[in-house]
Amino acid sequence: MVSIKDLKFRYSKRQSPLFEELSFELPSGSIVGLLGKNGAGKTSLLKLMVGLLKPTEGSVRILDQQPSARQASLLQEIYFLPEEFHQPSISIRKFVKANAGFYPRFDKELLKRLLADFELPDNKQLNQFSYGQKKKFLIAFALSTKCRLLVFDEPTNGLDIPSKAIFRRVMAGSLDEDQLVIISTHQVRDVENLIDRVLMLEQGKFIMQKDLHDIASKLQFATTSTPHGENVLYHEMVPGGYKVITPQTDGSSSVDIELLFNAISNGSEKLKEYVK
Ligand SMILES: Nc1ncnc2c1ncn2[C@@H]1O[C@H](COP(=O)(O)OP(=O)(O)OP(=O)(O)O)[C@@H](O)[C@H]1O
Repeated sequence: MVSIKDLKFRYSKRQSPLFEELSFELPSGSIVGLLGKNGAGKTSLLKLMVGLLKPTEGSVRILDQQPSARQASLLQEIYFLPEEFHQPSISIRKFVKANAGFYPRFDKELLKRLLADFELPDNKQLNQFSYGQKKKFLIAFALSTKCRLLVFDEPTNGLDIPSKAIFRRVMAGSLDEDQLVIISTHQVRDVENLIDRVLMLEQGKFIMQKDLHDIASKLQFATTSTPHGENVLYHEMVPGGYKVITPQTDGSSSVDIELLFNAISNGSEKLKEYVK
């Protein structure tokens, strides 16, 4: 579905490249979490995938087409929810009437359900919504497009606690096997138990790209009273004890993505062989 080969990208000739020889593939049927520190290149990579930026060298192909060519046949299969957006002063009904036609499989019934799930008022203009309400509307609209590729930049920013839980639920329940969702986020707790593959970007390179079940089969995440022990690969002090990562022994734990992110970005040598 996504195939990126030897991607090189720079914003201007005066700047050094943000990406150089970046190659990866993502199949459909998964929800991918794109993680990285501020400035790592997450938004730029998303924009390259949806065709809002053009590679300097190398190729970006989505469904075997080049997104920067902006062909309608591909754009109808891609929905990008940016971190910052503008909402027009029109009602939901008018917005849907104006935009749903771009997406051949747009599911109005699904939209109705999602708007109810997110408890969005239907009697207001979109520009009168709060930031969180606008975001929830766009998430609901994006899912209803049924696009093959959904790309969300920080989708849970601005969502209240109940809405984050609804977000996880509707994401898990509204997708088809032929869709791929890429979520760039700093709010890793919001996507825990939702994503099935994690990509960690640092200075334009992936420092990890792995399926979560693969990580869970190799590593165990726990809270203990001591950071010591010959098995401990990484530890972090938390109130009341330590969070530790150890090699998997009983197959029981789920992945603590935040702890793993900290461990990898702190360059934990001991972990490297488990996540390469
Ligand atoms: N329009 C632009 N022109 C020049 N440089 C840019 C532009 N947009 C982003 N950059 C630079 O590219 C690098 C990556 O930015 P990007 O927004 O992709 O990172 P990010 O991982 O999404 O960061 P954050 O987590 O803070 O949103 C940064 O050094 C940034 O300054």
